[in-house]
Amino acid sequence: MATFSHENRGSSISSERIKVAVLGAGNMGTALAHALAGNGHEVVLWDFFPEVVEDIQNRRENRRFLPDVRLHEMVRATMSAVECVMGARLVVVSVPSPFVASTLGPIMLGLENHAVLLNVAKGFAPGTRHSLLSMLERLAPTHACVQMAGPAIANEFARGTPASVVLATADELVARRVADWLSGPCFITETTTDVTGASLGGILKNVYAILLGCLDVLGKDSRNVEAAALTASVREMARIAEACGGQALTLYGLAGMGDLVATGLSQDSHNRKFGKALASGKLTSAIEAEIKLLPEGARAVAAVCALAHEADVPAPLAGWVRRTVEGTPPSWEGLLNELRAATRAASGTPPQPVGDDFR
Ligand SMILES: NC(=O)C1=CN([C@@H]2O[C@H](COP(=O)(O)OP(=O)(O)OC[C@H]3O[C@@H](n4cnc5c(N)ncnc54)[C@H](O)[C@@H]3O)[C@@H](O)[C@H]2O)C=CC1
Ligand SMILES: O=C(CO)COP(=O)(O)O
Repeated sequence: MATFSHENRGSSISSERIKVAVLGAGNMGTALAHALAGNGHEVVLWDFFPEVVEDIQNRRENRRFLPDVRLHEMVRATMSAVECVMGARLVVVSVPSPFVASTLGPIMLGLENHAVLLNVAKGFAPGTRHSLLSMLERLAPTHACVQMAGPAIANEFARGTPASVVLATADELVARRVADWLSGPCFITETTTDVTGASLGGILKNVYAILLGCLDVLGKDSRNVEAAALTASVREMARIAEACGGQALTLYGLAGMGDLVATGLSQDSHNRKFGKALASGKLTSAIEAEIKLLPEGARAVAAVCALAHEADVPAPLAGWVRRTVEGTPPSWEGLLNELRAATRAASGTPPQPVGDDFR
């Protein structure tokens, strides 16, 4: 059984200065680049959209994905992904899950031999029920791959309030090295070897953040119901993760509960905003036409329900989110019914691991 370890590194900045490549100058990638440059690292950002790269280079700002933040002078942007990763000790993968494979494919030969890959995207490998980290490991078999989990709303830590994040990988020493590079004013770090639990925490919380967004619109401004929904969501998450071979403790920590609190309650969260739009009467297709890219939770919910079903874990709340995403109009009474079912399920026997459906 893997062990779970904590290490609170306060705000001391890593003494080692490295070159960091960040693939994806979206909201998260840009904020991370800014934070890592603040730690003294040389950071090169790549983005799919040339106008985003130009904006960063010419104005020191990313008006599309992280407006109103003047980027650190040690952040440079490039349109060449190969140039971005050249000489980098740490390569941060920060594009949404559908683009991870197409972004990494062309740069594999340009990676430094000892480069560590840090995935911050929180989704399944597209079309599968496997983690993005396992996909990264297949794409880059000779490189150490690490998953970041935990509550890290980009708009917040980009402005200097710290985020507590979890670095998950089987090799504790690698996790500690990455934690050291990240530790500073913007990040408080923990490490864990429970890669399954941490990866699933990041995927699952998005689904339940959609529910909390719906609740914000459907609810009667009730903290009692909100607390009950949050708690029932975390229990459902823990049971699913445990059935897939993760540790419940991980889900009750930063990677699960912590991230659900931040995502489910933050006005900045893509998933919560999506839930609010659904509960306001919009269909998924209409929201997608507006925002172009659905949040990770909308893409993951069907696979989450399938995982739970196969593991024989009751997941009434995830089921409700799935039906809502698929077009059933969400209602307060319907949500309360599933909350009752989830509360009953939480007093049942804990599930047994079912094998390697998720890894
Ligand atoms: N925004 C946040 O606070 C956090 C986000 N994350 C995760 O980070 C990942 C990225 O999220 P955000 O930065 O928020 O997304 P975003 O919506 O702000 O940015 C979208 C990104 O996708 C890229 N993109 C769009 N089309 C593309 C294509 N065809 N090929 C390659 N790249 C393309 C864009 O260039 C941009 O970098 C997601 O998996 C999310 O769950 C994780 C922690 C916090
Ligand atoms: O993962 C996040 C914070 O930890 C951000 O979630 P959203 O994709 O909902 O914005």
